[in-house]
Amino acid sequence: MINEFPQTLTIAGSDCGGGAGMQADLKTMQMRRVFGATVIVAITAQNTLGVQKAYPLTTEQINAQFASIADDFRIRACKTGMLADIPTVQIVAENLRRYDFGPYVLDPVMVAKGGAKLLADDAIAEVKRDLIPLCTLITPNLPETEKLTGIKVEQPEQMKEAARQLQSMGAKNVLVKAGHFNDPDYATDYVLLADQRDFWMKAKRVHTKRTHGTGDTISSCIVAELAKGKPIEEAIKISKQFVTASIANTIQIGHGHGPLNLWAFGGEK
Ligand SMILES: Nc1ncnc2c1ncn2[C@@H]1O[C@H](COP(=O)(O)OP(=O)(O)O)[C@@H](O)[C@H]1O
Ligand SMILES: Cc1ncc(COP(=O)(O)OP(=O)(O)O)c(N)n1
Repeated sequence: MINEFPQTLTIAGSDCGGGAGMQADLKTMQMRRVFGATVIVAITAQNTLGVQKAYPLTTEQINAQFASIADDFRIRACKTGMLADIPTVQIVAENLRRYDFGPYVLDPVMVAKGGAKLLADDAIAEVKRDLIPLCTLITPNLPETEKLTGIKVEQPEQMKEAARQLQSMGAKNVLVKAGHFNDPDYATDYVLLADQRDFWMKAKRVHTKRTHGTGDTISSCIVAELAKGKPIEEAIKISKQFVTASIANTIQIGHGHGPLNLWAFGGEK
């Protein structure tokens, strides 16, 4: 039904501290004026100082959530975030093949800023084999790009090379994020679209340690824009502006890598 309010889905881990994971996704979706639903695949006990505990949910618990969402909602776009381990990646892939949730943004979350592993090393092969071919857009940061492609990224040219490789692995569109890039002045992401057009997105680097949830924020904003019918290029560009404003206008929460200010950019624009 064309007039239905845009509905989105995040398939992710819970961050009880509210700065990353499904909490960051839902808050971003709310700011971008779409309805957000969740399939929670793991519960983490974490705060701005790090991840203290992580508990994956069972495949039965994950399946039940997918069925409830699919039975009642018309999801127009979805994303995955933290996927914990091999059984979780497999059950999520199975459900993404079973149900049509529209364009799928794969944020291949591997390690939290504090260093905690959010994806088991042996699950990376599963992400490559089962999830990359399903996704509309993949949004790796630099360490994730290196793990997925085996390419050491130290120069902008290697971001391009890695993006091409991710496309050859089955990702339709690629956004290589540069938060971890060794440039003191700018955070310049690279985008390679399905039709082979490409572009750089340059923003002033903000010198702050309050960057908890940056990856979740940009990927869930893209999901929200896609659900509203924006073309992928526009969805990505709006989301870069959204995350940049959220990093630049800090709020003081916690004692470590604090969360972003998701009010900074404003809502629907
Ligand atoms: N200090 C910063 N200043 C400005 N933009 C940043 C900063 N850190 C990250 N970004 C931007 O935030 C987005 C998320 O990137 P990144 O931090 O690399 O992801 P992740 O959280 O997955 O590690 C990207 O658009 C990146 O360029
Ligand atoms: C439950 C959960 N999911 C994802 C992350 C990582 O989020 P990200 O946006 O990459 O931000 P950082 O943690 O790297 O700051 C997480 N921490 N927890």
